[in-house]
Amino acid sequence: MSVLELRDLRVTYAGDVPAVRGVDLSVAAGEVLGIAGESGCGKSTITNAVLRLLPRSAEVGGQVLLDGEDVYGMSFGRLRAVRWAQASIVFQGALHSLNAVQRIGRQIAEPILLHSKVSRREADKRVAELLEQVGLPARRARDYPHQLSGGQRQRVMIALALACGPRLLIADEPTTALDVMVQAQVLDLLSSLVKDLGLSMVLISHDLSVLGSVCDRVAVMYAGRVVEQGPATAVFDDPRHPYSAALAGAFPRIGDERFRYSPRGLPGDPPFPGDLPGGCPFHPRCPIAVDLCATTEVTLAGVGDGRTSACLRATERGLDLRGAR
Ligand SMILES: Nc1ncnc2c1ncn2[C@@H]1O[C@H](COP(=O)(O)OP(=O)(O)OP(=O)(O)O)[C@@H](O)[C@H]1O
Repeated sequence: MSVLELRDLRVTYAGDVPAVRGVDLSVAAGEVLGIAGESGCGKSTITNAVLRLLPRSAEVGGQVLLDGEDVYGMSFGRLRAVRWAQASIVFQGALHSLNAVQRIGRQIAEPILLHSKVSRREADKRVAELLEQVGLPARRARDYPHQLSGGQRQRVMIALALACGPRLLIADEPTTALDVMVQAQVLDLLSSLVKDLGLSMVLISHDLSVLGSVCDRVAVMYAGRVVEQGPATAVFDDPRHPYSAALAGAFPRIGDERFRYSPRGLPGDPPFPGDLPGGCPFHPRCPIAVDLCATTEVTLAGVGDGRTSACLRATERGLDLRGAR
């Protein structure tokens, strides 16, 4: 059974902003799934939908199953138990997520005291273990968030997410706003924790190369839908959708000859979900679009090797999508 399964997940804000438009995804035990896409494609909406953290203006359709249990069919009591203890989120921007006037040890102890019948002393012991697990000395428990660097604060966020021993971590852009060296350290930490603790993880990033190095599988999203899914390295090295190709090309890798001289961004902006173009929503920005793309709505279809793509041209023989980069 999957640790997390999204079945035809749909989220519409304010009645007419379809931010997520029918997403099917699953995460197996011990698996790391990456979700990639530009700002506005619906990544954070999915994160929040999993633990029912969306604002009231959001209408949710389809199903979210955690260990087979329907999150939207749960009582609030059950939901409270599931959050933290079964699945938890590492949010982006630790500075805003942590309480500035509370010592970090106290902040990490809070969910532990709330979710398990332990004494304050036992909770403090667990806090010390957690801090060490994320590479911080236990004495930092006495610090306030402003006494830590950005990378250290993000480590605290990870410790917080691990506090109640979840099986699934959802890390939403966990390295945004960190410098490149620290980003790599935080990603290494997440990868080793996932391995050592036998967790599953959903890692969300706009940077496909980050996902390629950490994830088992990747789903690339555009305008609220998955447009390509498959093994992470395959999607990055040999994309089967021109959007994945463009996204891979937008983040040059050091030492990669193809990008050394002219790393190209993607021209134009993603469409607003309330005003999507007809046919394939990527066609106005697509370097290989043909007339049919403006009128044909394409759904995900198998393109071999356990991969799916929502591109009319994905299976054309001899079409090298790396040229789309
Ligand atoms: N509360 C809301 N009310 C109305 N529209 C919203 C709301 N939250 C998000 N949206 C819209 O839904 C779309 C998807 O947003 P979402 O934050 O999920 O994207 P994202 O891929 O996570 O982007 P980012 O990386 O910038 O957070 C965007 O067009 C956004 O403007």
